Amino acid sequence: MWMGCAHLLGGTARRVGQGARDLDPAHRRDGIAFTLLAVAIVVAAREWWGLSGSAGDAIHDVVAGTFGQVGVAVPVALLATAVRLMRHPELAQANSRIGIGFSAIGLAACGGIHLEAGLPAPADGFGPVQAAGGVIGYLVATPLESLLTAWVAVPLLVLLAFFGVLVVTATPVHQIVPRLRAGYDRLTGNQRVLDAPLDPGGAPLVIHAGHSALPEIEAPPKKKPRGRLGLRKPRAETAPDLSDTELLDGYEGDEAFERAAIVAAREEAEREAAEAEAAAQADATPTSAVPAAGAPAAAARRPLAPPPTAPVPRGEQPMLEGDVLYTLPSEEVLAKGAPHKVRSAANDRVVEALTTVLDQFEIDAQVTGFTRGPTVTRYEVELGPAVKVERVTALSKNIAYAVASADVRILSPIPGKSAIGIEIPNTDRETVSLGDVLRSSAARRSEHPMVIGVGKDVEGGYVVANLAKMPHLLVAGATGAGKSSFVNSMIVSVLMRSTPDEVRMVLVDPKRVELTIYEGIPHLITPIITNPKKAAEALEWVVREMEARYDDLAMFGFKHVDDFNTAVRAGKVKPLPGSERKIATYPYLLVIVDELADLMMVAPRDVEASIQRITQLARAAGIHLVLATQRPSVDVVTGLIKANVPSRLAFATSSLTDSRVVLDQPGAEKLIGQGDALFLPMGAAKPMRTQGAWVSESEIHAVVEHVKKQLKPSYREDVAVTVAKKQVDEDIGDDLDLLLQAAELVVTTQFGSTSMLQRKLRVGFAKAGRLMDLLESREIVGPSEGSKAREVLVQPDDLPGTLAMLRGDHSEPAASAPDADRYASTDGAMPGDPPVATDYHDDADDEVDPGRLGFGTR
Ligand SMILES: Nc1ncnc2c1ncn2[C@@H]1O[C@H](COP(=O)(O)OP(=O)(O)OP(=O)(O)O)[C@@H](O)[C@H]1O
Repeated sequence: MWMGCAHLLGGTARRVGQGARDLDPAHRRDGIAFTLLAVAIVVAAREWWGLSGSAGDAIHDVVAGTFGQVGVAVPVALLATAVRLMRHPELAQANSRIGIGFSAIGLAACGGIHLEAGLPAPADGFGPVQAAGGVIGYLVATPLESLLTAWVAVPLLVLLAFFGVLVVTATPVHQIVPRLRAGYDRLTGNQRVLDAPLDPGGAPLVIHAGHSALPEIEAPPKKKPRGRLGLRKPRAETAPDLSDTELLDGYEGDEAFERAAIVAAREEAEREAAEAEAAAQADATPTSAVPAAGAPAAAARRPLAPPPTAPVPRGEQPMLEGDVLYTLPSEEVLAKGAPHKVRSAANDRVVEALTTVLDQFEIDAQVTGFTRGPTVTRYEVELGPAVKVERVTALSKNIAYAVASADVRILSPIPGKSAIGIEIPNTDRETVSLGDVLRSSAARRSEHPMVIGVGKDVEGGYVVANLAKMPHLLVAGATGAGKSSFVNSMIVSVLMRSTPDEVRMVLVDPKRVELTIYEGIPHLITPIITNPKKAAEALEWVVREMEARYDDLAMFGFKHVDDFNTAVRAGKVKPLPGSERKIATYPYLLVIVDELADLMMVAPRDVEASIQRITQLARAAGIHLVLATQRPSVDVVTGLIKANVPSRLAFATSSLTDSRVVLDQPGAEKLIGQGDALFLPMGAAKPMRTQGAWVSESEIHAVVEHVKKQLKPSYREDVAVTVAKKQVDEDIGDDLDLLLQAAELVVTTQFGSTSMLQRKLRVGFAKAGRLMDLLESREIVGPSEGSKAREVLVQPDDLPGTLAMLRGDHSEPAASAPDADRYASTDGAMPGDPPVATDYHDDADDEVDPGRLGFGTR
């Protein structure tokens, strides 16, 4: 009977335990908080009010026996911990920091009281110990006193308590005075210390916020005119900071070392900033810029551009005026993932299965090791002498059978190794948390605001990418493969690392569901665009913005916005004589199209033309495109788009053909979905298998809330404005698309032949003749010269203007081609510029242009 009862009890307990494990983590945390609350009530009842039920003595023995007189404070500590857990469950690291701080204070208090009470020992009876510092007090104070005497023990305990206070308040020693001063200022209302939270992970940034019709991003001037709202810039040292203790908190080993390096680098930067400020004050040049307080060794803090002096004549430099302290979201907002496993029982089983297959087929090869990624593990097989690689690769179906998985991918060889790689999905796959990727050393190594967390590779290493270096990215994959999750990770990465004065975004979301969560973030330059027609227009706006930036850069003699921004921050860019213009830095512009197919359906030619124009030139202007699509077919991802978007990220595709469209090679059709991807950044020879980072909806909410509550977006009104109505001439009618292709063909090849049009455009003789007549009537080609090709009257440089004219686009034609050429061909900073695509290439070129220089092609 006893055994039966025990089984029943054990079974029930296990089921409850299992149920608790399945509980939502939020409920589990609340459960802990309520338990603490209950214990607080029980302890307070006995220790404060002497209400002793039958358990009263036992409770007193435990509490007072452990903490002595300090036991009176135990209910308060329990209550505070419970409240904190309920209010800030996500700040696990800060919570443990506070716990450590209070422990130090508690140890010091118990020790001090015990010392003061004459060090009663438990051997002399438990009563005096309970009335002093309890067992803890005894354990702390007695050895200290006997080894060092009370004269030394007391200062040591005071020091320990003081350290505890600093840890609890996340105050590094060098911040004590500034923090006290800030507190005093706040109490006396001396200064507007802005409502940015003293978030442990958040780092401060000073931004001038305000509402100018032509917004522009600004840096804190060191000799600044008063802000428009008459608010003062908070003094550098009063700004709450990502404290160094926070930075080092909870990290060990390499990570702690790296973080310590960040702290050291930050101190260095702060010193430099102070010196620069002193020097600048000496020469009192109002326009030269000084980085904001403690400018940024740490990724979180950013220098801003120089002071406003006059209204802005151009619209493309968003400015946030007035004094606002902008903090980046705390790193702790993004949860920690489960620790990475390097080996599991599932891996061992696969090794066994692979060895058995090799043995059964009598192949002299060994499984020599494996590297486990979050989704797949790559098993390495080394061949014996004179064994053909094909013998193993031919076994892919048997291997798939043996490991019971259809998604086996074989790499021969693994790049850089004399071994065959067999990638097999893990039956116990892990989720990669975006927080972990962004906290990794790979992400911290760069402060670039466009660095995003991509995920983890097959070896478990973190993968990050700089969108500015892509410079444009195509993301494709079948529905449910993880594309939208990637887009979320990308946007959240940008929000975590950059301020609205560093990166602005245009979000195009024709599906209307994926990106609505970001509506209203200050990084947006226009409300989220959901109408495909409007989206096509927005792309045209991006083209105009790019051209305006180009003109501006050219006017000031810079080839890249980065150079321009650096010069602006250094105060080296002065308005031209007579100009009232305020010079400010240009933010990067990130244009994300969540479903390219929807845009290509409404205005294929226009969208393609805009994308082509943007992708060819936008890199130097700091404009970067991310195009995502569920349908990577050739009518959506056209040759022209592909040729100009050099970086690719393929999630699982439904067919090999789709994989070829995205990556120019097979592989994506073998991916297993849910964020499993092949990443082919520009210049890489082979795609890298990556498990995409995951960010949960509640994390996105937290980040979005954090950025939204600090600043309102200041939208550029001209983005939404419909561009001048186009009027296609009547005689062109429905043939506009063909005519544009014909014009492009004839002008790029400089060969005015009707039969070529017939051939290349696959149209009949009559249609080709009509197109040629239309070209003649627009003075693109000369009159017919019998059997000879017609003379072409437009030079390739003038093609964009000519196409715009045919389209009836009466807005300014594209930046003059010579300008464009100058940037495309002479900018040393753009060595990897993608080839300018021409789908049409005629043999006639060979005669005109015999010299060729071929770079790597795919
Ligand atoms: N990186 C990831 N880690 C873990 N799970 C993921 C990841 N990416 C996607 N998933 C899982 O796959 C599901 C579908 O992902 P997602 O919505 O991103 O697909 P999608 O390709 O955007 O699909 P659609 O095109 O229909 O929007 C998610 O709900 C999630 O459960």
